[in-house]
Amino acid sequence: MTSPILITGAGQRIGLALAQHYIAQGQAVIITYRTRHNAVDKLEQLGAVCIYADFSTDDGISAFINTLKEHTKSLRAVVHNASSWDCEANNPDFAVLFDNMMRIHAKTPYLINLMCAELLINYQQSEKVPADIIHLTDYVVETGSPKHLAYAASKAALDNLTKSFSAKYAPNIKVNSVAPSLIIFNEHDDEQYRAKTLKKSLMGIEPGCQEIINSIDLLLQSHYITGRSLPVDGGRHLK
Ligand SMILES: NC(=O)C1=CN([C@@H]2O[C@H](COP(=O)(O)OP(=O)(O)OC[C@H]3O[C@@H](n4cnc5c(N)ncnc54)[C@H](OP(=O)(O)O)[C@@H]3O)[C@@H](O)[C@H]2O)C=CC1
Ligand SMILES: Nc1nc2c(c(=O)[nH]1)N=C([C@H](O)[C@@H](O)CO)CN2
Repeated sequence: MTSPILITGAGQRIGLALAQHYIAQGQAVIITYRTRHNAVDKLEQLGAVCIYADFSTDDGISAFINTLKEHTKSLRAVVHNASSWDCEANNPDFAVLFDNMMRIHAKTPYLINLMCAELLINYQQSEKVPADIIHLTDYVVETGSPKHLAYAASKAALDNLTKSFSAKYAPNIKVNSVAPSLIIFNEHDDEQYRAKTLKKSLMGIEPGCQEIINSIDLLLQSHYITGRSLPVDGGRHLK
């Protein structure tokens, strides 16, 4: 098997679209899932290696890393996509929320990047081009978020890890962030929220997963971009 791309949290939405895109290109793919959505069965039928992973505990992170290493000795790229968009209004225990946000958005990528670097370096030494780590962060890294304080802080921590890991792993591995604002709504989003959110960017659209696919393809095709954050936000910063 050629060196696979690992995509975390790819049982639905953006991660699923990424997995489907790379499988369609003939690229080997390993995904993690927590909930066994029907889409995971379909990815497996298409040849993806689908590994159960619950990153809500340190043991769950370690168990995944050990299982990953049983499946492959090299990785073309790691896309840290798994995420929980949780907020203070839904969590009276702020300490638990903060720990959960930091664990999924910062600790999980941190540990996987440190414990799996050898797999990425094996790809680089074999192909003589850099491997890639890509962090899915968020536009709110720039601004903070009064309704998602712990979420925004944890994504800012992930953004900072991009800088640190790019310096640590260059030139063998490039490390970049993709920082989206609205890409796709959630099914439960009502019309009022959708209308309000669309007005937050200059482009005023729900762009869909292809925007993230295009951004990640750009970073994977580059041999030079590293330590950077690619904003995919429809000009929200100028509204
Ligand atoms: N959608 C958007 O408009 C935007 C997305 N982003 C970022 O882009 C990325 C993809 O977004 P989107 O597709 O909406 O993501 P989702 O909210 O759909 O979450 C992606 C996956 O993460 C998994 N996950 C959550 N918590 C854990 C955990 N503790 N252990 C293992 N897996 C977990 C979920 O698993 P399960 O299926 O079991 O719930 C889910 O399938 C995220 O990093 C997000 O923050 C940023 C800005 C806007
Ligand atoms: N894990 C997730 N993170 C985020 C989501 C999401 O659905 N899952 N959605 C957003 C919003 O689209 C926001 O960017 C615009 O209101 C942010 N992060």
